[in-house]
Amino acid sequence: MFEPIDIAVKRLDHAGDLPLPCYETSGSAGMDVRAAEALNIAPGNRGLAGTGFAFAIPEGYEIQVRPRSGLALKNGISIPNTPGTIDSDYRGELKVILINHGEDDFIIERGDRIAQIVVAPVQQGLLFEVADLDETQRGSGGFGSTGV
Ligand SMILES: O=c1ccn([C@H]2C[C@H](O)[C@@H](COP(=O)(O)OP(=O)(O)OP(=O)(O)O)O2)c(=O)[nH]1
Ligand SMILES: [Mg+2]
Repeated sequence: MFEPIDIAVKRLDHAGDLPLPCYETSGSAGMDVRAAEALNIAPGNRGLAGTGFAFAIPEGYEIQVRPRSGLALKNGISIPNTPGTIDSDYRGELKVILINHGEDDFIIERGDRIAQIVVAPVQQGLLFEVADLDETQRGSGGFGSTGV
């Protein structure tokens, strides 16, 4: 049974006009997040946009920050570190790094939806060092080793 998890969110910006990030449709994978301040990103440049919110993600989960396809298609806007990783122990403002691959200045107004955040389970690994690894069919083949 599909059960959303509770995530505490703190409003850092007290003007009160920024809506909480939310799912735009009932089946959306990501909640859209908005810029808390205006920003202008020239072609070829990057910018850091605050969202005005901080989260306490439960242990065992992360938030991934992903681009919006509409902005990518219409304006050439992407996220260079996609998916951005928001750690469960991070209590600072969720910020979005944007890159303008388009031909025009990208003008962001406060309240514009700039990215989407996806809540995902995450497993930590426990490393144990060994002298030899088990053999597999692939071995060390990669980077196109199986052909096109
Ligand atoms: O798009 C992003 C990526 C990261 N963060 C915040 C939350 C995350 O938990 C923290 C650290 O991110 P990351 O581990 O990707 O960056 P780092 O360069 O390794 O920094 P640090 O040394 O602080 O871990 O920065 C954001 O707000 N937005
Ligand atoms: Mg890190």
